Amino acid sequence: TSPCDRPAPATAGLSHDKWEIDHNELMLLEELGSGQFGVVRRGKWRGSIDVAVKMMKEGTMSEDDFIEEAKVMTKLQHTNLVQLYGVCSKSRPIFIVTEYMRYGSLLKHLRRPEMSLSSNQGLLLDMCIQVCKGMSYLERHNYIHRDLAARNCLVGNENIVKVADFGLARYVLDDQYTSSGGSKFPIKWAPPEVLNFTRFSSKSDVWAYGVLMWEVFSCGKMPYGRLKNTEVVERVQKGLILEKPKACYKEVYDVMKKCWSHLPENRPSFRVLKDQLLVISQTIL
Ligand SMILES: CS(=O)(=O)c1ccc(C(=O)Nc2cccc(-c3cn4ccnc4c(Nc4ccc(C(=O)N5CCOCC5)cc4)n3)c2)cc1
Repeated sequence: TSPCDRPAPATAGLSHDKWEIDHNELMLLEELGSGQFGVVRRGKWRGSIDVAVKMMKEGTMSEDDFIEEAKVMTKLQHTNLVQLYGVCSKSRPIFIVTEYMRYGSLLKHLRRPEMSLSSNQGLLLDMCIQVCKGMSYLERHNYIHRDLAARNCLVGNENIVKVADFGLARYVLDDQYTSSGGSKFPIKWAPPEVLNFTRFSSKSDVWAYGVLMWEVFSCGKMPYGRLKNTEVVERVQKGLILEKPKACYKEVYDVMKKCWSHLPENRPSFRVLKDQLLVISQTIL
């Protein structure tokens, strides 16, 4: 079917190719925090739609490339992906406007005291399965995240978990973040082929997903504790992997270990992972 007779996407009334948002239709509210690109604020769009607005600090992003890519990103739609509504690119700083997730990052959510008390395996596994569903959708669309981690997932009502900022890492200008030797490079979530050749793929996302599962079942602990990045690189090259978190079923840890197969081709796809995790959640929980 031609794009014109497809029903317009359910992204808050956006028509097919309207990724440009008029910033006069945005009302900026409280600050939510700041990340790689600067400050993020909650906002209201067209008076009623809750949004999160990333305000791109000058010089932090390769803007023209991103604006081009935003047209593709707005078409990626799944219940476990934070929806990109559009961009305000006619003025500077650029705004990136997404759906709003009211409970913030999964990492912060995992670190709440009540989380470790309950450490309810069923809830923890359900959060992992939701992330896996979002990543399986990206895998199906040949879209690589490049920075999957609990800090880049967000929590909404009823323990909904969504993957955020997929593909955004490609537009970061800070080479402390982009080069594998840089201080901000996410070494602890990177497989050998990324550490050695920065060779990203859906299978490098699967490695990162294994580390995210470890974060979830460790209630937000830092992987490899206080080890320095150089020490982690050494261990990963030698095939040393993260140990089983205390509150984690052996079957779940077995899935994590498959995500950390040294060779990317030996790691399961997100589609296979999703089926395996669903079986575990239906049998042992
Ligand atoms: C490296 S990368 O992948 O390119 C990349 C990844 C992430 C980022 C980035 O800016 N992340 C980032 C930073 C801050 C907030 C966001 C951020 C983005 N969002 C998108 C949808 N919803 C949110 C949201 N919601 C929040 C955040 C915090 C709270 C919270 O706990 N509060 C209590 C204290 O008062 C305030 C509310 C509540 C909701 N926060 C995203 C930038 C770049």
